[in-house]
Amino acid sequence: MEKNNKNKNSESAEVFASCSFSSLGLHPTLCEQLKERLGFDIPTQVQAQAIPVVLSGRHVLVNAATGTGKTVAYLAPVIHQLQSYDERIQRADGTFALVLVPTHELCMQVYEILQKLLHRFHWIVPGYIMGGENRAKEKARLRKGVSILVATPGRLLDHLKNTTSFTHKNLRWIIFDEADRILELGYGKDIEEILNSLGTKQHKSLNSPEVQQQNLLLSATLNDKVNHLAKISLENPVLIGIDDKVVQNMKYNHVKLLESYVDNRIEESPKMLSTSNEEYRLPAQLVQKYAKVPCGSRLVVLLSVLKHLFEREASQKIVVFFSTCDAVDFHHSLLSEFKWPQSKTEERQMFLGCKPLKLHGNMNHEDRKTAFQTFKVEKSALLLSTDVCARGLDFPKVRCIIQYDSPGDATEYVHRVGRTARLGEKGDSILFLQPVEVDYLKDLEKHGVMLTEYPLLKLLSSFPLNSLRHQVKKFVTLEMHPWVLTLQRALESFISSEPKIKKLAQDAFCSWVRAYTAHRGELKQIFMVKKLHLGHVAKSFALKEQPSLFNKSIQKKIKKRKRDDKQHHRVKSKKRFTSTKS
Ligand SMILES: Nc1ncnc2c1ncn2[C@@H]1O[C@H](COP(=O)(O)OP(=O)(O)OP(=O)(O)O)[C@@H](O)[C@H]1O
Repeated sequence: MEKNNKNKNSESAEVFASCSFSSLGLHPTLCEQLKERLGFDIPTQVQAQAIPVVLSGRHVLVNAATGTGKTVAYLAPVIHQLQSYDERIQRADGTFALVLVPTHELCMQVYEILQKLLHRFHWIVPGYIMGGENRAKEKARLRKGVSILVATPGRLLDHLKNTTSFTHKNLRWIIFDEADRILELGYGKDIEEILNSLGTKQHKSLNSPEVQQQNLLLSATLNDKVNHLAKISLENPVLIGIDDKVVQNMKYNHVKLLESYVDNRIEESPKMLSTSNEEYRLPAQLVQKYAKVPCGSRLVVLLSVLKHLFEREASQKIVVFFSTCDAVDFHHSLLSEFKWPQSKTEERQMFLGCKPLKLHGNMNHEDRKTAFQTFKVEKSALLLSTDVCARGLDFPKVRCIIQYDSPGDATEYVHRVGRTARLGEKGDSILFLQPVEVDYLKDLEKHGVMLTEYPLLKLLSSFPLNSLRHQVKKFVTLEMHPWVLTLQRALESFISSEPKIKKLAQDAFCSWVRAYTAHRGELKQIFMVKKLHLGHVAKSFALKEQPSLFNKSIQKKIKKRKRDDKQHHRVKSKKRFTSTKS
């Protein structure tokens, strides 16, 4: 117990600073709002570092672990400055601060925090614009005037081009939250257009003519995707969140480059941030595991892990990440309807004691909003999602993250697991890998991310097997475990009796294969299409037979990937042969 308290105290010490919000220079009313509306007594480390720098007017690049309080690190100083103008700002003055975010959900989240912080500063008006919302209503809001505007890039550009009443002549701050993700989603061109159209740098503020425009860029993972954006948007920035240890560790190129960057020599550095060896910062208390699962048993193991977690602790929140929207739809329907046990004598119940929620980009805007809000407030819930919820979303008390389908790269891994273990709280993560994919762990290690193996056999043997118990000793592999065989059979017979879910399974199968072929760069050598057994993949969607990949483009892609894999293999063997000879 004492040890637990000690651990908790040391985790809090790492997250929180030993100062107050008012000592950072924030207005007393704002400090009261932070406490009353958000329950924040003292600043986190990143807030303590960033707030004074943002108040000083410098451009800032913030790199801090997920869940360390970056949102308030930029919102609080901006609100402080706006409320301090001698002459109160008015709606007709238009937009002073612009927060750019990659997704709808993050847009809503930042807006909600803004609303709370602005409660006693009624003359500073918050607003948001994003894809999926009613354009006409947004136009009306912009016409009336929004002081701090949260926006997704596509919709912002749309209004910049088409809403003449959108006033931004007083714009003083541009903030890129989850900067690298904005670029990954392909908004690079939009951002350049936005920056051009807003006319950066030569800014004259309404109340204090000498004030320069100030831009802020934030993410838990900075890599070369941010390079260009930083170059075009930041001037002589202060860098926050690169610790001394990393700075001294000169073996990583990007640190040198970052230093030159801080020294305002951006133009001289051809490549400011390297991609391959960034060491990412993860919450220290996060327990990270991987589960090595043969392809055909993936579904059974996923369901078993979820059942185990919810039975161990009925009231908890879990997020499972999938690679495609179709996979989310299929697993959501399955988990909403699959009952257990299959025997006719026992009373059947839902397999999981918890109703699943789903969230992905193909859902309509309203359903997305509802799922997001519900998962936020529920005490016990399971969320099935694509990477749409990997970035920035702050769901309270998420206990475990399961990456059922591997993330694209280490950056995405870091953000996905970052939905748990926030602000010093406990959190677990489990990454599913097939035996042929375990080299992915080496890729994560390169970024300082270390995982240990999840004890799967122990877990599977903990389920009641009744008459089959005597067989447990005989099995040799996970696939032959009686629990796995029984549950797989039950799932397959359930799917074959439910045509609608079967169709979802078939669609999910095709999309999954397509997503597997889409791994890029070095990851292609880990997630090798030629090693996929499509019959086993079908089993992982509880399908007795492999659906035909009638989509020609998938077949073409698979063939091409197989050819590439072979060629790569040939080149490698040739190199090995030559180096053995020499
Ligand atoms: N000073 C504080 N005191 C208490 N709680 C705080 C404080 N600052 C932030 N929080 C809480 O910490 C959680 C994480 O904050 P936030 O979402 O801003 O983190 P983040 O660093 O932006 O994470 P991500 O990188 O995942 O986007 C939120 O629940 C927020 O309410």
